Parts: sequence; structure tokens; C-alpha cells
Amino acid sequence: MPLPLSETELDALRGLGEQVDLAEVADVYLPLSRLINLQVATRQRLHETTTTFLGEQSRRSKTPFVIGIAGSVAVGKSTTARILRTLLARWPDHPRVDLVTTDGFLHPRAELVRRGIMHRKGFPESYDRRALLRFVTEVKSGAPEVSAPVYSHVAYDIVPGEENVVRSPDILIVEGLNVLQPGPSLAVSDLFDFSIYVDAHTEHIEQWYVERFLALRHTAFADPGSHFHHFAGLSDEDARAEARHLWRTINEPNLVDNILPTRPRATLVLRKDIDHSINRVRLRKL
Ligand SMILES: Nc1ncnc2c1ncn2[C@@H]1O[C@H](COP(=O)(O)OP(=O)(O)O)[C@@H](O)[C@H]1O
Ligand SMILES: CC(C)(COP(=O)(O)O)[C@@H](O)C(=O)NCCC(=O)O
Repeated sequence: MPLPLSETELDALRGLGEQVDLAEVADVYLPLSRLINLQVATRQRLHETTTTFLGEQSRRSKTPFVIGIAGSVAVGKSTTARILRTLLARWPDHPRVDLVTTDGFLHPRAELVRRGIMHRKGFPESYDRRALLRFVTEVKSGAPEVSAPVYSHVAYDIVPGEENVVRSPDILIVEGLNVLQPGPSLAVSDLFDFSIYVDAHTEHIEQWYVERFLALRHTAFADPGSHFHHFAGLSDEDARAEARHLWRTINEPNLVDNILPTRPRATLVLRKDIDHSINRVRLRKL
């Protein structure tokens, strides 16, 4: 299969600290996008079978195929999501692919403060899970226009008035830490047609988190409006200590207690080595 992605395009999709190259895109992401592309067509036929069985008028609106992408903070979910989105949209049938990240469904900062859970950002209870479920349900039921709120890492809060509008895509990618969590009743994971868990050793992810934190001092934290601006001037040693503290008190417990237990639920697990390269792909066939 020819690779429909150039080096320059890949550069624009690669997140801070990620190392994915065109060889990995060709080896892993391109075949994965083909498998999903085939499953989208099959799933559509399955829906049509049910519509016919029920004697309903064949609706012109399609049912979007929903993909969930889960994994720890700093594991590289957003890079995976962006590459997949681009590749899926380039198959000859040109499906329209939309991407939403679940940080838009975090409770606004004031609400997290009110509930006393500012130190639990990214934990299941820090999200408005009903709003997320409602959003994906509406997209999946063919609504012409559904909007999601938008989160800003710089403001460390939901951006008032900003929205991510999804207009009846063929494929919707939902990316976020906890998207594979089951719920007491219906959960967003029940609406996934395919799901991916981006995996790596916890110690390696900690190292990536710390390195990214050091790098962010010169990019995002340098912005005077950034919630983390006070970290911009830290020495390497102090920044490392701060990042380790954030990792050990927030992101590692969330990974161990909430995110890792959802890994067996994924259709596909991409496991990364210490250099971020994907060293194993496990696909659930059942
Ligand atoms: N404090 C921050 N300021 C600005 N950007 C950030 C900050 N933390 C994370 N990011 C960016 O947000 C995106 C999502 O990060 P994260 O939730 O850790 O998931 P992942 O690394 O798995 O994609 C990444 O592109 C990352 O570089
Ligand atoms: C915004 C996040 C909760 C991730 O959100 P997601 O889109 O994965 O739901 C996370 O990147 C985050 O900011 N965690 C807080 C702790 C920290 O700053 O490391």
C-alpha cells in the first residue's frame, strides 16, 4: 500500500517528545487504518441489516463508526489519534473523520474546586461523564451537528464560549485517559466500534512525562497566561522534582487505579518501548 503521508505532514502531527517516523506509520498505522476502514464498511452493512429486519425505511443518514483511544497521561495518545485520523481520511472512499478529546468534558475549574477535587484532574470523577455519553450518543444517532466543550492546557480550564462542532462524520475518534472505563449503566465505551489502548511501562511513561515537563518550560509554560507560567523559570533540577511530584501524586495513581485496569477491554493494544517506538501490537479477534 502506498503511504499517503509525507515527512512534513507527519512532523505536524507529532506531539512534543514523540518520535514516530514514516517507517512506523507504514508498519503499524497504515495497516491499522486499513483494518478499521474495512470494519467501517462492514459495520455499516450490519446496521442496514438491522434496519431492514425492523422494516424501517432505510435512513439516508449513516451511523458514525466510533473509535476510542485510551492510555496514560504523556503516553502519546494524541499523536496516535491525529495520525489515525489523517490516514483514515485518505482511503479512497474519503470518509470524514472527526476527533474529540475528553478533556473538553472535564468539569470547569470552579466546579472542581467546589467539589474539592482539583488534585484529581483526569480521574473519572473529574469529568462530566453524562455529558460525554450524551455527546457520543447524539453523534452516533446521526444528529447533523453536535458540539463539545473545549479545554485549554494554558488556561487549565474549560474555555467559555468555545466549542468543537462535529457534523455527522463517518468516523468519530474519542481520545482520553479514561474512555475505556465501564459504567454502572451505559458508558461511552459501550458505544465504541473499535478501541485502542496506548501502552508502555509505567516507569518509561514517568520519564516521558518529566522530559515533556522540562520541554514545556520553553514552550507552553513560557506564555505569561499559562497556569504553569511560574514553572517556566525553574532550574532543571527543580522542574524535575516538580514534575515527579505531579506524576507520583496525580498521574501515576490514576494510571494504576483507573486506566491500566481498562487495558483488557481494548480491541487493540499498541505497546511502546522506552524510545517511544511501538514494539508490540496485540489485536483482540474475539
Ligand atoms: N501543561 C501543559 N501545557 C501545554 N500543553 C500540554 C500540557 N500538558 C500536556 N500538554 C499537551 O496536551 C496533549 C495531551 O497530553 P496528554 O493528556 O498527556 O496525552 P498524550 O501525551 O497521551 O497525548 C499533548 O499534546 C501535550 O503535549
Ligand atoms: C487534561 C488531562 C486531564 C488529560 O485529559 P484527556 O483529554 O485525556 O481526558 C491531563 O493532561 C492533565 O492535565 N492532567 C492533570 C495533571 C497534570 O497536569 O499532569
